[in-house]
Amino acid sequence: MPAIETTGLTKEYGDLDALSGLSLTVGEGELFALLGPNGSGKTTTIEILTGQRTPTSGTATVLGHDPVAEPMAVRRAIGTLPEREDPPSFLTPREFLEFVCEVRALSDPEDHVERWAERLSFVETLDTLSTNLSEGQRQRVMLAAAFVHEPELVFIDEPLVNLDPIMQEQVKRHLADYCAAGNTIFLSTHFVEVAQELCTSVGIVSDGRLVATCDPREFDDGELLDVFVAEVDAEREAVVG
Ligand SMILES: Nc1ncnc2c1ncn2[C@@H]1O[C@H](COP(=O)(O)OP(=O)(O)OP(=O)(O)O)[C@@H](O)[C@H]1O
Repeated sequence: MPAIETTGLTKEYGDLDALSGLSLTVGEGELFALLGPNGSGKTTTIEILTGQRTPTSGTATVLGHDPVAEPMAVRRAIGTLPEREDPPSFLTPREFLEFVCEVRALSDPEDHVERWAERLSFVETLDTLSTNLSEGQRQRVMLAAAFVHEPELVFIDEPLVNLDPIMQEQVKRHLADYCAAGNTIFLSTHFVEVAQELCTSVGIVSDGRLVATCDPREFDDGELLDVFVAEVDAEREAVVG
């Protein structure tokens, strides 16, 4: 069974078609990137798959659950890191992550928090009020919150945006190791080099349609960018023409 399967997903926001019949399959153990330009429907797709938003039509299955009919089952089974989300400013990372552990019904929250703070290099800021953390430091805490219960599927919207190059490398390694252990990651990005370097499978989305899928490991450096630009241009010409 694939980790994720969608068929003909559409989403209308008033007159705007954010998704126009998106069908995709993500196999277990894949590090999958939904790669698309700004406004192509990546966040909308993640919000539907994580049970936060209802599609206008079409179907989806996430770890065997329907995110429309069983949103709680999906949210319990997965981890998710939305774009631009911070820990509460008035809590420390330790307090926030212990709270997340409680929501996830984990025993020994202190151990989980210490382990993830070590893995993502924020032990020294565990007891700093989040309002006093930098953007990149807050993002590491949010990454820990998405992974702390070690779910078999994690969604991440733009995973590397606020991280410095050293931290980016560390997070890339973490994501690759997490999938190598048999888990699945679905990330969205408009950075072609992230998809090319990191992922085992890429879906290119343009104007709410999946226009190509590929294994980026089959491409030389820079080739995925050429494919991306060609596919997005072709789709836009088809819509205009
Ligand atoms: N809540 C909303 N109400 C109305 N329109 C929306 C809403 N959310 C998204 N949209 C519109 O739907 C389209 C797709 O947006 P979405 O955020 O899914 O794209 P995206 O690929 O994630 O973009 P980005 O890379 O810029 O984050 C855009 O035109 C956006 O303006």
